[in-house]
Amino acid sequence: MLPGLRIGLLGGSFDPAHEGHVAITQAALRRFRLDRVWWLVSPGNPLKARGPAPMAERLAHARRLATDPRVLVTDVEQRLGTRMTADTIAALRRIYPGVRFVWLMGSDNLVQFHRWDRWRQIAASVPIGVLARPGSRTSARHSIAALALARARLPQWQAGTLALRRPPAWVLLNLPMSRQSSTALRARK
Ligand SMILES: Nc1ncnc2c1ncn2[C@@H]1O[C@H](COP(=O)(O)OP(=O)(O)OP(=O)(O)O)[C@@H](O)[C@H]1O
Ligand SMILES: O=C(O)c1ccc[n+]([C@@H]2O[C@H](COP(=O)([O-])O)[C@@H](O)[C@H]2O)c1
Repeated sequence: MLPGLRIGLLGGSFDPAHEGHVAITQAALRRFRLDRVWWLVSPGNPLKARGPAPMAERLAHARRLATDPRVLVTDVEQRLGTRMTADTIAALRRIYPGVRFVWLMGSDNLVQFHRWDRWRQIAASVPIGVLARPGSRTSARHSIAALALARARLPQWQAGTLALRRPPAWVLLNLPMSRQSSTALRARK
């Protein structure tokens, strides 16, 4: 049923999920011409010292926000026992051969992408869609990973072909930016 589908993977702590996640998901579906987006609710970001709220709580809240039927909120990383994105992507590609996965992330994550475990392997295994986020759009463009992968960058007008590209391939997408963040929401509690 899934082969040939274009599926965006939005990994995150979702602690909690917010309208920024919804906005970038809608932009990714439309501009990258994706069929689905899976929100991969992470057991815990390997680079964050602070442990997140319980998985059940984060899943339930994310599901209340993700009302588009094309969006699936999943704890698949917990089920697979993977924590590093490189391992999650490798496992999903093994389980779903033929699916065209695209890794999605905000531009703040591109700034530190070179610190991720096996980041070059990630970039070599799936196309990457980067969504502009306030405060990091410019630094992302000049980040270590962006410079290292400069030749693989596609112009925005080719965003609709991203899922069909042989990796490495990536696009930095401009969109009406959202200031929402989980950090700000936690601070308001
Ligand atoms: N407002 C936003 N604009 C663009 N990208 C976003 C936005 N909010 C989250 N993202 C992206 O969504 C993914 C998951 O984000 P995450 O769940 O960590 O939320 P967050 O708001 O960044 O959390 P925190 O403030 O705790 O770091 C990341 O790739 C992040 O860059
Ligand atoms: O694999 C890594 O080394 C790695 C390092 C930092 C972040 N990630 C992933 O990036 C996604 C975004 O993380 P976060 O906490 O910013 O929402 C989430 O899926 C994390 O597991 C992955």
